[in-house]
Amino acid sequence: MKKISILGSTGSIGTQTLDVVSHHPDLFSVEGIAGGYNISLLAEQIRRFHPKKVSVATKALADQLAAQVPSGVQLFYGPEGLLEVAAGTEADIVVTALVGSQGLQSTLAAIEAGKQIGLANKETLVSAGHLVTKHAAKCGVKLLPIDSEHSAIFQCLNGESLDDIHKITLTASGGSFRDRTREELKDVTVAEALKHPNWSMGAKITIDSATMANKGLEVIEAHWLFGLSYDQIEVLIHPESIIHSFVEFKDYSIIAQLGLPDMRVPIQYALTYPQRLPTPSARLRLSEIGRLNFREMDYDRFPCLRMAFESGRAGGSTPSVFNAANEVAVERFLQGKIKFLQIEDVIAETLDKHEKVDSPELEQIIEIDRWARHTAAII
Ligand SMILES: NC(=O)C1=CN([C@@H]2O[C@H](COP(=O)(O)OP(=O)(O)OC[C@H]3O[C@@H](n4cnc5c(N)ncnc54)[C@H](OP(=O)(O)O)[C@@H]3O)[C@@H](O)[C@H]2O)C=CC1
Ligand SMILES: CC(=O)[C@@H](O)[C@H](O)COP(=O)(O)O
Ligand SMILES: [Mn+2]
Repeated sequence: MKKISILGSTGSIGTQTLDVVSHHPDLFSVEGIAGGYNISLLAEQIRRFHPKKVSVATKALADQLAAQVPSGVQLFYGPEGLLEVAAGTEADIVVTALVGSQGLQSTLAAIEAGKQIGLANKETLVSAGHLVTKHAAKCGVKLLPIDSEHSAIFQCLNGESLDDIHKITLTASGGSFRDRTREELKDVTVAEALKHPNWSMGAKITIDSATMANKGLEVIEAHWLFGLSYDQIEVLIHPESIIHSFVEFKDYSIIAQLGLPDMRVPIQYALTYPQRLPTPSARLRLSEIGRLNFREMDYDRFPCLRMAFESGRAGGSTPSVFNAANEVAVERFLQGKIKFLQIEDVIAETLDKHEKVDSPELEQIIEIDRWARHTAAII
C-alpha cells in the first residue's frame, strides 16, 4: 500500500489524484490532504478517504471544518498546516498540487522529510529550481513529473542517456485564443480566456495557457527537471494536445508520448512509477482523430514565452520574478482590474525593475518574490 499526501486536494489536479486513488483502493491510502477555502469539498474528501491530517487556509475555516468531520482527524491551518501535511505524516509520496509559488516551502519540507514528490506545482521549480533540485539530490528524493509535457518527456527518456539527447520539444495547444491575432486580443473577456480548448484546469493555469506563460513556466520546469540547457528546449504548437511532448536524440530519432488529454494518466504514472497500471482514461484511437497538426511558435504573438526563455537564460533570481509578476498579473486580470494584453506588460515592467541576484538562498527568494508581487500589483 502506497501512502500519499496531497497539497491542493480540492483543485483540478488534487481531485483527479483522488479519482486515481479511488480506482485503486487496494494500492493507495491517503495520509494527509491540504486545501485552501473549499471546506465543503474537504469535508467530503475526509469522509471518503480518511486522511489523518488535514489543513485549510485559515483558523476560522479549520474551526468550521471541525464541526463537520470525525473527531479523530487532526486539523491544521495556514502555512504551518501545509508543512504538517507535507512533512508530518507517514506518506511515501506527496503530490504538490497547490497553485503558485506559495507551494515552495511545503515542497522543500516534504523533500527534507524524504518524501517522493509527484510534482504538479511547476511554479515552485520556476521560482527556486536550483534549491528544489539540490535538496532532492541531497535527500535522495525523486521529483516525479505530473505536468503532462514533463511526464511525456520522462516517459520518453526511460532508460536513455541524457548525453544522447539533441533536443526536447514541449507541445502547446495554443490556449483559448490560438486563432486570434494580437489586435483581436485587445478586449477579450475573462470568460473567453477561461475556455481552454482541450483541458479542464484551474483558472490560473488556464489563463497562463492563453498567454503562453504556461509553456514558458514549463520550459524552465524542464530545464530543472531534466538538466537540459535552454538551447535544447523547443516549443511547438500542436492544437490537438494528443502528442504530449517528444525527445529528439542525437541520431535525430524521435520518441514521443501520445494519449487523450486526461491528467489522470500522468498523475497515476507518478504515483505508480515505474509500474504501469490500467487508468480510468479512455483509449486514444488515432483513426478517429484522423490527423494531427503542428504550427511553428510565433514569439511576437506570444511574448510571455519569449520573456520566460530570457528569464530562464538570465538565471539567478530572474525566473522567480517572472513567475511572481505573472501570478499577480493573472490575478488582476481575473479580477477585471487589467486587460488581457496588460498581463505581459506587468511582467515586462517588473522584470525591467529587477536587479538580478545570482544563486539566491531561500530567504532571498522569498524576499524577491514579495518585492516582485508588490511591484507587479502597482504597475
Ligand atoms: N490542472 C491541470 O490540469 C494542471 C495543473 N498543473 C499545475 O498544478 C498546480 C495546480 O493547478 P490546478 O489544480 O489547476 O489549480 P486549482 O486552482 O484547480 O487548485 C489549486 C489548489 O490550491 C489550493 N490553494 C489555493 N490557495 C491556497 C492556500 N492559501 N492555502 C492552501 N491551499 C490553497 C486550492 O484550494 P481551495 O480550492 O480549497 O481554495 C486548490 O486545492 C499548478 O501549479 C498548475 O500549474 C500542471 C499541469 C496540469
Ligand atoms: C495539462 C497540462 O499539462 C497543462 O499544462 C497543459 O499543457 C495546458 O495546455 P497548453 O499550455 O498546451 O495550452
Ligand atoms: Mn502542462
